[in-house]
Amino acid sequence: MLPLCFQSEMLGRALRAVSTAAAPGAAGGGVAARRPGHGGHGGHGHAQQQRRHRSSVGGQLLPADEDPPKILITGSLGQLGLEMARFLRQMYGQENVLMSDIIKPTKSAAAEGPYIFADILDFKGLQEIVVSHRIDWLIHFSALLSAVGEQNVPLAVRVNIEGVHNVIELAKQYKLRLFVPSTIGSFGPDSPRNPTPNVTVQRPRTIYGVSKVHAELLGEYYHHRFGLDFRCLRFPGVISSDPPGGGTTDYAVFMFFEALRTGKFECYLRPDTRLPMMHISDCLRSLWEFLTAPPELLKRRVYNVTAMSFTPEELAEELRKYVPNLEVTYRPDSRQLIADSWPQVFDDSEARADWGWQHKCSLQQLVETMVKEVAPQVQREKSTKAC
Ligand SMILES: NC(=O)C1=CN([C@@H]2O[C@H](COP(=O)(O)OP(=O)(O)OC[C@H]3O[C@@H](n4cnc5c(N)ncnc54)[C@H](O)[C@@H]3O)[C@@H](O)[C@H]2O)C=CC1
Ligand SMILES: CC(=O)[C@H](N)C(=O)O
Repeated sequence: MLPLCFQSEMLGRALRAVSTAAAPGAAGGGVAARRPGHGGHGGHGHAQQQRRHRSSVGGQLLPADEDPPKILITGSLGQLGLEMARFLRQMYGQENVLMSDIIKPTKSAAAEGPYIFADILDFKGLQEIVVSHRIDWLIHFSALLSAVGEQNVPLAVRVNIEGVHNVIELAKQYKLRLFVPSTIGSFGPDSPRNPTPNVTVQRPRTIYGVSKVHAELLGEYYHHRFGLDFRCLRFPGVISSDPPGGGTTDYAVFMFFEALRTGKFECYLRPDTRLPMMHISDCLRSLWEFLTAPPELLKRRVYNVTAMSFTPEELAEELRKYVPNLEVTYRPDSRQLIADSWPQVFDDSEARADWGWQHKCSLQQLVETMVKEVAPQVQREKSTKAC
């Protein structure tokens, strides 16, 4: 679940969206919901659009006469997908956000709104979904992350590379707006690590990174060659109280659970391994603000975004404010090699300058929020065991 402060912020935004859209003559922002790829800002000058965009801190609201977009999320039962669906359902309505994955949803996830089986490797199946559900926007989350990708390279090639071929071709055929996340993992040991700028050398050493560079380049190519409305953010490690899917940055989630369960945590990275990170609330908001940003503001189709950088040692120190006796030991494994090739500090100044990206959650707030969310989960586990 998202923190309460964030839920009420989203609710407030959704209500503002409704009231702006309902106001007679309201100057709603231009989500080209039914015609992705079109700006939807006819008659307004660039500077005026920019001012309006900035004053709404990114995300654009729907004008009264536009239907909400129909959105398909692939791989939506992973760490980011269900929270993204909740976020977008608050904005655009439960029925307009279709979750999909190849795994069976829990009863509670299925109860939250429409869910459908979709294998990213089945192009015809995807075509059928897009046509029958009249999809406008596609958010493509299916992937094998950095650590699990190294455990099964052939599968990672299929899901991360063939899967991207399928969604890009699908988006071209049906003129969908397409969001594909990339990652700090798209950089490698030859890239500058502190800071890592938006455009620099990218020679990643994991199949995950290679597949993400491939997605970035293919998406940019389809944008320039065919006008595809391709949008891609490179995320840092995302921290939430949902289980992560097998990445290198996952330690930062595990530390909260183990600290609150046992007061002890064995970390698979060295104490001084600095990596860029962000709370899921910032991740979801960046995605939405970028997805709805007027195309005129986008000088490129792939942007770095981040909120902070920290080491395991620094995270543990902050967490000791809540778990004073927390003991962290360090036993680096193969994930250390991956982390050592990734950015330490991510330069997202281009996203901040072009479409107004601003993070809100600091390390202190992230730790406070995570403790508030994880503590009741751990408490429930303990009482279930006691029964
Ligand atoms: N979580 C993070 O820290 C970051 C995530 N990202 C990107 O965001 C996206 C979502 O990440 P997470 O939710 O963390 O990943 P996750 O590993 O938690 O979820 C991925 C989902 O893809 C699904 N999937 C696997 N094979 C599939 C197939 N053949 N067809 C359809 N779905 C399939 C899985 O069942 C799973 O639910 C990924 O593309 C990832 O690269 C980028 C940077 C950071
Ligand atoms: C940063 C990512 O892309 C992901 N969390 C991973 O560690 O693989």
